[in-house]
Amino acid sequence: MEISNQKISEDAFFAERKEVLGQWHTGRDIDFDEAVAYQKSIPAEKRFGAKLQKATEERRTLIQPRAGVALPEEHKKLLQFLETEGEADLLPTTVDSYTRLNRYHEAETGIEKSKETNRSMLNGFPIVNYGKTICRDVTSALKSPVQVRHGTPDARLLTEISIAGGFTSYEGGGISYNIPYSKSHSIEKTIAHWQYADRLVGLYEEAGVSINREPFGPLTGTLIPPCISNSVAVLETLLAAAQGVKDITVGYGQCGNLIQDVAALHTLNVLTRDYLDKYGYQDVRVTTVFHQWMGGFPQDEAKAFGVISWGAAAAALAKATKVIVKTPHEAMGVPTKEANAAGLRATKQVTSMLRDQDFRTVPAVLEESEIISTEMHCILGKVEELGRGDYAVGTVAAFEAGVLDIPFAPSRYNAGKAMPARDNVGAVRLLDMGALPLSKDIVDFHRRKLEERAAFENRPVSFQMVIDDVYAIGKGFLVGRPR
Ligand SMILES: CC[C@H]1O[C@@H](n2cnc3c(N)ncnc32)[C@H](O)[C@@H]1O
Repeated sequence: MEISNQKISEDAFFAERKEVLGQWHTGRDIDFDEAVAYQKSIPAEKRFGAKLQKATEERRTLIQPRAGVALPEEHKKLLQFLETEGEADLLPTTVDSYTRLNRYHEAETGIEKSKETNRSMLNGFPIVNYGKTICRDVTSALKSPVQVRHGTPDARLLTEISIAGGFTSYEGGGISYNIPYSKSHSIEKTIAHWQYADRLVGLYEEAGVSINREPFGPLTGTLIPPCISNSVAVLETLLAAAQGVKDITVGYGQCGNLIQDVAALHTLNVLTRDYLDKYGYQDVRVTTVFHQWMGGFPQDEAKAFGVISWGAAAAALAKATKVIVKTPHEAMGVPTKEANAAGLRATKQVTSMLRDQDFRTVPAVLEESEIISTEMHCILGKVEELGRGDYAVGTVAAFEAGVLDIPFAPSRYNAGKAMPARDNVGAVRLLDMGALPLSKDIVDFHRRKLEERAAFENRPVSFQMVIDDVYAIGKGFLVGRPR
């Protein structure tokens, strides 16, 4: 299939829309003009992008959980609990795994089983099966803005129903919701699907309704070097802006070394702005999201709070616009509302205490920022070259060449050659570059940092370091030291 980073024409979009809205019966009562009018009835204080902008002006880091259960009344009560008892500034609706794979028949079964057992038999809220009316009933019952969070390679219908259902922010992208989430969705296909989603957002923007878009920053959430996740975020931002998206939150998943985490989020913010301006998108607003540790968590709840608080501190010191909060039940599965609220309050305590501290200009952070910025320019420059200026074409070619390569991703379209490991202070470095187009200086820097660790641990630089690092946090450490 031919893809390009061109804005989809209205004719082509509305022709495709007929097929999209026919994918499930709830698509049939989606009417664009009616949905625009409904979105316009949502007051500013409930609009996601507006609250993010206000936070930027007030130099606050907002807190947001993930949350989603099968039945509407329970989901509504859960979200109300999280904004009152949890003091959440922003709310989610995490979508269930069946919906993410367009398996709506199985989501239907999950809804029926949840009604029979009065327990949530789905790991999220099945937006497509419920349709716009039930979604509006949920979103209108809350005080805070609500965002749809999921992991859907083909999210076209989900986007339609989410926006018509009163959600004012939408997470995901054609790379970040494919490579880390699926084995065999082609990149061309998911980029095209997400161009549809972003074109729909662009049409709402053109009709006077702003919808915030958030590429999924953490990717596989396992030792992802900042230059890789940041480059993907910039690419998804450029692809979204080309379709008319005007409000974007770029994200990064905590790696654990404070200097590197602050530098990574700051560099992401700066370079996203630079690349948007370079291509004439000065009117696109940029905010940032820091994801608390996305890897394995300790079972012990007190230790889990330690990990949560460390993520809250890094987010606050990086001056992130918002932080996505984990819960003390992370190691067990879907959290109770009480555990979810506790993670939020612990986070709020730390972000409030650290509100007046800014680590972005700490000399060591500036040095690390320089390195990440250089790495990102190497990668993004190669993507541009491979696509001969077209970032959609370049992205597909970059994955084929291993120029974009996401560690531990299940997708068969991902080279899986780039291999990370922590250096002696826990910063994520590259043990194996794969085909990442990094300069010799950068390659030597990574090698040097890993040799420092090898000398300290009196063992050679090896894949065993990667294995030890993957299991370290669950065992209470950052660097996976040899036993
Ligand atoms: C991106 C994956 C993460 O999303 C979180 N998550 C997924 N589903 C739910 C859910 N239904 N409620 C709360 N948190 C959830 C959980 O932290 C998981 O590790």
